[in-house]
Amino acid sequence: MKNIVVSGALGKMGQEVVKLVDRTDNFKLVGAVDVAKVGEDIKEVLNLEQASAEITNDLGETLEQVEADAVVDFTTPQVVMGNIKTVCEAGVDIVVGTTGITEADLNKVKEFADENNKVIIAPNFAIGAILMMEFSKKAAKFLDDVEIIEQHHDGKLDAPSGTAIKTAELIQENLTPKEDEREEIEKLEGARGAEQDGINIHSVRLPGLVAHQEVLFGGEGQTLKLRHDSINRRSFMPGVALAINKLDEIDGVVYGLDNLIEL
Ligand SMILES: NC(=O)c1ccc[n+]([C@@H]2O[C@H](COP(=O)([O-])OP(=O)(O)OC[C@H]3O[C@@H](n4cnc5c(N)ncnc54)[C@H](O)[C@@H]3O)[C@@H](O)[C@H]2O)c1
Ligand SMILES: O=C(O)C1=N[C@H](C(=O)O)CCC1
Repeated sequence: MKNIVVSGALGKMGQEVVKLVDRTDNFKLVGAVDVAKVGEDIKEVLNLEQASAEITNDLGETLEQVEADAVVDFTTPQVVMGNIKTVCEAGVDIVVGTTGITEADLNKVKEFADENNKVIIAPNFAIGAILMMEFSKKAAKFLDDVEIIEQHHDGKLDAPSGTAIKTAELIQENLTPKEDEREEIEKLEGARGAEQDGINIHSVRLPGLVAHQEVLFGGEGQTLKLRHDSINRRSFMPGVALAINKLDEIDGVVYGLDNLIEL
């Protein structure tokens, strides 16, 4: 049995994780942390089958009061680093889905996580998205021109998405760098998007969207489009469950679900 605390329990993702824990036999909810509805029972708030826990607003204090094996964090880019530190100091494992974690942040986590801490950080838990990233990495061996277009709901705080950044990092491993001698004129700043590892990323935010990404390769007389769509947030739950179950098998900090499955 894994005793789990959900951090950001009332958010769009947090609610799905609480429901996942509620319906999974070897998971037990022992804490629900958020900044709203403090003192209320998450069972009543989310109309759960079995799981019950008082909503609290201090992750550190909660970990002192309950016997937790793992924390699952889906909060905000502003608070996630503090949460990872708190959880590591409490000697509890953590699965992090919150995005906005930079390479510098990742290095900081590796510094403060000691040999007993187990940390899984994944910018995307949808298995289809992991495959889209892996296929993109493969395609980059053969096609050197590529741009990323990511589309998310209008509530998303960070841009570009964590998935787009991770995709660019993976593609870059196989890409043959090209000299671009053109002097491009950007008449409107940002028209060509942001750049990560020399790859342009375009971010779209609209109501009606959930999480979508296209990786567009171009070659002489041809294009290749690799697209993934999450049309609801349940799409992420098998990946979250997999990560929680894999905590026992890893050492230290793992970045990306691709490192937990055989591709
Ligand atoms: N890795 C993935 O597969 C994946 C999938 C979807 C979303 N995300 C990321 O997860 C994060 C959350 O997304 P969301 O759509 O659920 O956002 P959301 O805004 O719906 O939820 C965030 C929740 O965190 C709570 N919160 C804020 N500060 C807090 C604190 N100090 N302690 C505890 N809770 C706090 C908020 O009250 C809110 O309920 C974002 O960074 C998003 O990019 C990742
Ligand atoms: O809803 C979000 O926010 C999502 N963020 C992830 C990202 O930044 O890559 C991907 C899944 C949805």
